[in-house]
Amino acid sequence: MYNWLNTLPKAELHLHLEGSLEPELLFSLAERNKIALPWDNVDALRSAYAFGNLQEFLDLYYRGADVLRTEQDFYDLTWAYLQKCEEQNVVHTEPFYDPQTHTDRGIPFEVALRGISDALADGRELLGISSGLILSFLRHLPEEQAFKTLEQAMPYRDAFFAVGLDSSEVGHPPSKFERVFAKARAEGFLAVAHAGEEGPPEYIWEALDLLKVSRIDHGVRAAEDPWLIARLIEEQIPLTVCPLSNTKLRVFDDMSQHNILQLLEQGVKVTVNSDDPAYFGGYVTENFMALHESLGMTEEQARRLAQNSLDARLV
Ligand SMILES: Nc1ncnc2[nH]cnc12
Ligand SMILES: [Zn+2]
Repeated sequence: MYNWLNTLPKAELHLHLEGSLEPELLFSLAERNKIALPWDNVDALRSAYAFGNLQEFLDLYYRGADVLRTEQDFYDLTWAYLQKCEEQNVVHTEPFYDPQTHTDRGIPFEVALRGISDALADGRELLGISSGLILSFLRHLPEEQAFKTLEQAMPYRDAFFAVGLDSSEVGHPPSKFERVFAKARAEGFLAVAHAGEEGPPEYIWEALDLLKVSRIDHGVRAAEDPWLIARLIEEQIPLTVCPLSNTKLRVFDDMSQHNILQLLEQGVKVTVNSDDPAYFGGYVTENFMALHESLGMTEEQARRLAQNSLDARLV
């Protein structure tokens, strides 16, 4: 089944480039940039990858991202991810990155963007992988700082097709970012947002009605609200679901409890994605494989999930 799933053509629509930083690359970038790490080796770092919730993961994710300093570092990170895409027949990808994670520690906006954009361009030319980049705002920071980030992006307008919203969800509802999303949409960006990962169904309503998103990232808590499920089906709004992430971050205690196949059978346009594969134990194929092993996902369901990912592309 693994090989069959691996060769199935698919798109990835929920992937944080900073979350694709494998421990081996993290250590080699730390050495290249002469940064001391609190872990003795790759195995010690990997054993720290046990999380009780989203925040515990985010604390380590931001710590790990600190080794990314130069344009070459961002190129290497993105290129390593694209090689995984090639291995797993991900023919199209729409990754996020968080500019504020880097500008807030003194890395100029264009350093990260150039490295990432050059790698994505090489991915198109050398690997035939089409892509579009999403600028994601950090929701634990004030809206004012998201405005500033959007302003920094404007000279590079064509490098992005959409804005997104990630980081600590609970206590930071989409409504906090209504004005900056309106500005981004007026500038021609599409919108997506993480909602209903740890946060309640109300955050999904807000993402749809206030941020006017084209897709919901995660969205698994929509299942608690039948009116919301009806709307997602009626409007065929895609959910970018990340099964291994959801179990690693305890959104579901066990993969056998995951609701993605129930949502699929109800008619919700769900897709399978890896979120932060270096931290959660697998890329897209491993996510599909987990659904087969724990939920009995059939080949026919896998084909529909893969087709949904191709249909839910925004570029
Ligand atoms: N799963 C996730 N949820 C929110 N913010 C994130 N940033 C990286 N991964 C994330
Ligand atoms: Zn995410």
